[in-house]
Amino acid sequence: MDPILLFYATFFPLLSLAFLIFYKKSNYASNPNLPPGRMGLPYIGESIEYLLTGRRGHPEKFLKDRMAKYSSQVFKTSIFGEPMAVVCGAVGNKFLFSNENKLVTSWWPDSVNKIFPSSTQTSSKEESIKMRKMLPNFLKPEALQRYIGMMDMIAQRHFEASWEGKQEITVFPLAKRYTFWVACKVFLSIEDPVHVSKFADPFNALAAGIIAVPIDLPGTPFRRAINAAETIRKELMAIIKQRKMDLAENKATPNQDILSHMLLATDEKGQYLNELNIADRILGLLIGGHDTASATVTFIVKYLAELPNIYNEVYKEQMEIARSKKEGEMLNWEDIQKMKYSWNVACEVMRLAPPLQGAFREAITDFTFAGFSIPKGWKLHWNVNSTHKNPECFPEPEKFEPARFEGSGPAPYTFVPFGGGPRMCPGKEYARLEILVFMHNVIKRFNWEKLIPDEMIIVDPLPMPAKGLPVRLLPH
Ligand code: HEM
Repeated sequence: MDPILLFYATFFPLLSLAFLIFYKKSNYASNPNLPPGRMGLPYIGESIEYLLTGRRGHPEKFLKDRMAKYSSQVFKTSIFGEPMAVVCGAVGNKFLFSNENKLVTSWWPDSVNKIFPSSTQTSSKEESIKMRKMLPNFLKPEALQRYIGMMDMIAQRHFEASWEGKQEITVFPLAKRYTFWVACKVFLSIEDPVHVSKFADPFNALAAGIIAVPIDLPGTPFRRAINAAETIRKELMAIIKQRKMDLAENKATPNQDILSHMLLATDEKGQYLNELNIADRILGLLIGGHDTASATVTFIVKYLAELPNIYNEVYKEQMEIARSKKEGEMLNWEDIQKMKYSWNVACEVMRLAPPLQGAFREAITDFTFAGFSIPKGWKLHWNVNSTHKNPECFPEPEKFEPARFEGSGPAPYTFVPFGGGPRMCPGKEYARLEILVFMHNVIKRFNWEKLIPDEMIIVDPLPMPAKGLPVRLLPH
């Protein structure tokens, strides 16, 4: 054997083994009561298994295997280069959601932090906290009611432009176009489709780089995402400056969109919010709200194609609302309240195909959970599938059953597509409105059938049908 080859063949496995033993020892020696589990290879940990099971269409497999092997309450792993405790079940969800800023705080992988440098870097920390506290005010149901007609108007224009007159369409890219158009209108009063699609380009680069390998070199998806975020931030700052002038000259109105609302809002000391913070928050909302809601409406179309009985019930509910409207009258808050069955269907879709798999926290102090030690600095992960697909929380979990959401609905902390506690998704109500407006508009116009009967679902990082869900449209 070539001596150099021999050197590499023996040296590398030995070095890796030594590193692995040292790594494991140092972890266990300092704290023997860590949760059961496997830390995987140094640095890489179990990231590959975590990401690959999703690509193979089984995002819950990583979790299920380890819950069965180690513990149904908590297990340890290492993902994104960090030691991590994965807390499971309703008890785990409740524990993390109720200990925000007491035992844990929000944490995102490095790639996310680098693309979205927190507001602490662009403005003061206090400003950022102030904005986070005020965000729910801009997105609460009372504030959003006035935007339902706007969402309906955009939905109608979207269906006229992209669905009507076509025999076959691919749902996912169109769903993205719809949610982005709605966001541009409701947040920024941008409604011209040409402007909207120009603005959408950097968002596509951004989405492609968020969970990419964080290598910041020219030409990498990660670098492209950083540049895209910078481009969008600049454009948002220009929009904000122009809006301030328009408001001062009464060319814009205080209630016309969320941007005006934010610019005119004051804190308890009567101070206005910082412009950079507003730009960052709008960027966060555009990102947070865009792909999640489009994944949901795509899966609604998928399940309605597969389940004609459910389709018929949604159709009945929506047509009753449609028939009660005068010619040209837009949807309003009362109509949304009548869409109870449709929302149960949307919830069942989010239970089975949750847009986000969960989120992360960091331990801000040493503590114990389920009898195991979680050291300060460790990361924690809660994952929707530990309850959504658990027969103890949802009997026959694979069955599509909207009735689960009737009455008082699922047990607390079991249905968590939006998270829970103080960090629960602030866009939940906004998402509910745009999803229901979409359901109303699509079912009023069409029936449909899938063109690929067994299209695979991938999770990258959001779930989506591998080919984007092509369907044949069948007008009523
Ligand atoms: C079906 C649609 C959606 C789902 C399933 C969803 C789910 C989630 C989840 C699971 C989190 C993380 C919570 C945690 O850290 O524990 C989150 C955070 C967030 N979401 Fe949503 N979301 C959706 C739509 C939206 C929309 C439409 C917006 C904006 C209008 C939005 C804005 C945000 C923001 C800004 C955060 C970060 C909050 C923070 O860090 O405090 N989301 N969302």
